Amino acid sequence: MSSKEDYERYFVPQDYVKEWAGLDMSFYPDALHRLFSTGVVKGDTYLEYGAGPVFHSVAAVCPFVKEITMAEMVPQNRHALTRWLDDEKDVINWDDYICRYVRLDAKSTEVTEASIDIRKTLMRSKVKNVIACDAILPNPLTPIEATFDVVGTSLTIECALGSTYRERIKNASNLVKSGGYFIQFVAGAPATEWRCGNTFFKCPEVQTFDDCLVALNEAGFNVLETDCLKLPPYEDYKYDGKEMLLIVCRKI
Ligand SMILES: C[S@@+](CC[C@H](N)C(=O)[O-])C[C@H]1O[C@@H](n2cnc3c(N)ncnc32)[C@H](O)[C@@H]1O
Repeated sequence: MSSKEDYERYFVPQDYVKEWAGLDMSFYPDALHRLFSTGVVKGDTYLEYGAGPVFHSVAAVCPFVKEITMAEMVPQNRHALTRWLDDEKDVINWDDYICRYVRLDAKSTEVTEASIDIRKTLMRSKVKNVIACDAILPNPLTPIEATFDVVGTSLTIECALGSTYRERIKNASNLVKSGGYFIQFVAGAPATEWRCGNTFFKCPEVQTFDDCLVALNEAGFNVLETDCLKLPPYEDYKYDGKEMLLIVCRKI
């Protein structure tokens, strides 16, 4: 399973969030929050590229940028995103993450319901667009032409089937303004598959840290910093990787 059709048919947003977007997976949004709040990364426009049905990165970055675009291939994920933005009933709940970043920004352990509501309003006002994307296209946002000051992407480029990892990194580079930033959280070797509900999705190509660095270099990025999340073996066998990598780059 890894084609566009497989994702459209078998990717269930609620299952994914339950299994993969709890606070125990805060490494990527925490990194975004640290990078923006310390000024390592800055910009007015932010793209969450391959957002899935997930809002943790938006909760983290929204105070630091003017406009956010969320791009996602799968229609049911875009639907979950727009339903949350429209404040509809029975949507996926992001309060734990919102609380986490409100607390960090306020430098206080006290978080009131009012401050959570203020953050939700901010998130909703900063997200200007939820659009489709396909990582195998030279312009992944086709037919929209756009570049961004900062592009963040988590566990997406390595999941796409249909071209090489290096080509997909070049495609992603086309979305970043010259002098802009690219922050990638990526499944490292030897990951080959991960589970969502009862379905196993493949990572079509396994890449080591060095493979990632070569691809980023070739695509015109300077690497600013890297980090690594070591994972325990999952007893329920939901993922066969041992680590996830964070790579922060600036486009030349
Ligand atoms: C593991 S989920 C990651 C979701 C989210 N970014 C996160 O970190 O939780 C994999 C994502 O890859 C996306 N994906 C798979 N093939 C793709 C492709 N060809 N182009 C763009 N996105 C793709 C799926 O739609 C899905 O959102």
